[in-house]
Amino acid sequence: MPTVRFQSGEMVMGRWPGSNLYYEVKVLRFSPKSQLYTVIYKDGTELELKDQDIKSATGFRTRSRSRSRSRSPARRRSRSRSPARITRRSSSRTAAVAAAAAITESTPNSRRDAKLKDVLEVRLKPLVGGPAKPEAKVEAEPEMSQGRYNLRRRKDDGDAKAVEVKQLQLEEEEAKPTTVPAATSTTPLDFGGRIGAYFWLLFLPAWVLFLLLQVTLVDPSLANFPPPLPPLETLFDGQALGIVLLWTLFQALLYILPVGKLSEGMPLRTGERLKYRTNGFFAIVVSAVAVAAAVYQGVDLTYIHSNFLQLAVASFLGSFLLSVYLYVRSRYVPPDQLALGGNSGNVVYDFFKGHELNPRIKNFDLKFFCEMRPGLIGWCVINFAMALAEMQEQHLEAPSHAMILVNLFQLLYVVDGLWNEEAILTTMDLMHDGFGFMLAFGDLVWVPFTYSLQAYYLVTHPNPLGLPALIAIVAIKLLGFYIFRMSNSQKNAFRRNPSDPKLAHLKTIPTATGKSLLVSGWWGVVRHPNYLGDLIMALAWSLPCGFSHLLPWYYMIYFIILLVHRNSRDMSECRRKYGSAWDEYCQTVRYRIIPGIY
Ligand SMILES: NC(=O)C1=CN([C@@H]2O[C@H](COP(=O)(O)OP(=O)(O)OC[C@H]3O[C@@H](n4cnc5c(N)ncnc54)[C@H](OP(=O)(O)O)[C@@H]3O)[C@@H](O)[C@H]2O)C=CC1
Ligand SMILES: CC(C)=CCC[C@@H](C)[C@H]1CC=C2C3=C(CC[C@@]21C)[C@@]1(C)CC[C@H](O)C(C)(C)[C@@H]1CC3
Repeated sequence: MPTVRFQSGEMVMGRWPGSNLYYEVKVLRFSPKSQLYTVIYKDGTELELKDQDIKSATGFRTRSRSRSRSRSPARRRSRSRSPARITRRSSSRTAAVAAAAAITESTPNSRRDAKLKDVLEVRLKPLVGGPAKPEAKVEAEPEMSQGRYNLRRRKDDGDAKAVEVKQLQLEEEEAKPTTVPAATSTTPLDFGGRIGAYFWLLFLPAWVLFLLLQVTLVDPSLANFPPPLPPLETLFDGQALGIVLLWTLFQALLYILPVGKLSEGMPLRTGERLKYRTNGFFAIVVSAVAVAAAVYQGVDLTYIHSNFLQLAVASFLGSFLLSVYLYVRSRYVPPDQLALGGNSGNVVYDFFKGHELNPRIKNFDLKFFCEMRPGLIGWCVINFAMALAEMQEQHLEAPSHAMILVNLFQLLYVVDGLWNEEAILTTMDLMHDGFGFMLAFGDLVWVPFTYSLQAYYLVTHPNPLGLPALIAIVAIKLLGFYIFRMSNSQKNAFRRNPSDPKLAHLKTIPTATGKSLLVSGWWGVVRHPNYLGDLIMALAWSLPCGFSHLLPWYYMIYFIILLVHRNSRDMSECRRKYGSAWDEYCQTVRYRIIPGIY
């Protein structure tokens, strides 16, 4: 068993991929399974390095400024090439090799050629769910190992953050194992940190309760705070709990049926790719048939409307128990199966944020299942039940136009998500986030019971729509859907096969992780075109409910907050992963979600 020479938090010298240059890096962690150290460079790039590519800082001697200046390779700036230059995509060369080569091309002459020329093996694997890259074997050009080196990009590369790198000389002495600093979490905490986690844990369920109590009122308003609380014992109902359990089991059964494609997820830190049964479309079709058969058999679906609160409470209990299970099991899994966040050491924060990346019971992926099945399909069933309840309440022979629009729009959203289920495997939740209370509650309670509020609202708040309004709302929905689908599919196709001939016209930025960033097409318009499309669709979901109350606009308001926060979370994550390449992308694509505005 090899010894772990370097500890988390230790400052060491890490070899830059494809060169003999050593830079000061901080050790983030060591994976016993892959035997790789995750280190962070000063420009924010994180890489996994082998033990032999790391030297103890004591193995280096810093040359004095006066001695090294005259020979400083940093002065030969015309030669240095940023790994983050925008390129047209080349199918023959991997981005990883291109990025590495870009750096090694910088210094063709060296006095120590013979001594230092070697074959360098560096695993250019993304830290969090990047594409599978075989070990990139880069023949390193001889490199100056003394003098002043700089990873600063050329002037023409814009004003991204410059990175000063120490002038260093490698001493041919064996690095000694160093003392062990306490292993601490290096990932910044989201959601207001530990205090924030307490707050969200209490606030989110309370907010759902607030919304569900409001929507039953004739005049729902924020001014009705606190809303009239029903007696606590009426909130829990055994039958509602049974229905929620049966529904979840039914969806689980459909999920495990050997029907549909087995799709591969993005590569994990270990290089492994998990398989997912992507039969979501099949699941919603069977569910629709089952619900239709139940209605035909006389099952009264308006039960959902009249017992909405009880069903939500039952789902909350389920999501809470699931989160407890997830937290407990996350304490026993190997470190390389954990997400980067959620390891604060604080029980409440870790419980809330989630720690294990892909909790599975055999092949049953809990995160994927919860995100795509019971809540999402349940949301459509709830909407349908609201349409029936509206007909009953308002003595209609058919649902109102507004109700039909809300039902169809949201059904299209869900069906599209399930039809393109594979695309979820390249989203933030699946690739980066641990599975804990936030997602479990979000998937099983928040989505079905708050995303259906527009339909619920329309049951008792009719809003007749004229033809022009109908046409305008449909046009808005279609525009949003087009942007949403096209941009999500473009990114998904690119992440799955960067050499896809259909994407050959797009410009990309290579990054040191081996992945590239799209910088033209949809992803060249704004940094999150998919969020823009989603927001336009959200507008179309609220418009049918009119402007009499704020409640049906709640989704739109919440969604703006969610996506702005998600965008900033994603930006810091990408900055961490891609370093200066990300800055380059942000320089080129200036707006985050709305072109020219934000
Ligand atoms: N209805 C709802 O409640 C919600 C809906 N959504 C929707 O879900 C979808 C997925 O959203 P989400 O997971 O947040 O984010 P994205 O699908 O946008 O994924 C972000 C990731 O995409 C990759 N990426 C970013 N920029 C580029 C680029 N220029 N070129 C190539 N890859 C890039 C990065 O991952 P990497 O480089 O590692 O591949 C980044 O981490 C969206 O359409 C969103 O609107 C999201 C949240 C809630
Ligand atoms: C306030 C709170 C508890 C937030 C948790 C966030 C979750 C509700 C959302 C995080 C990402 C989501 C996605 C969808 C639903 C909402 C959650 C779970 C999604 C499945 C909806 C359907 C889309 O087509 C989608 C597949 C793109 C989407 C993926 C992200």
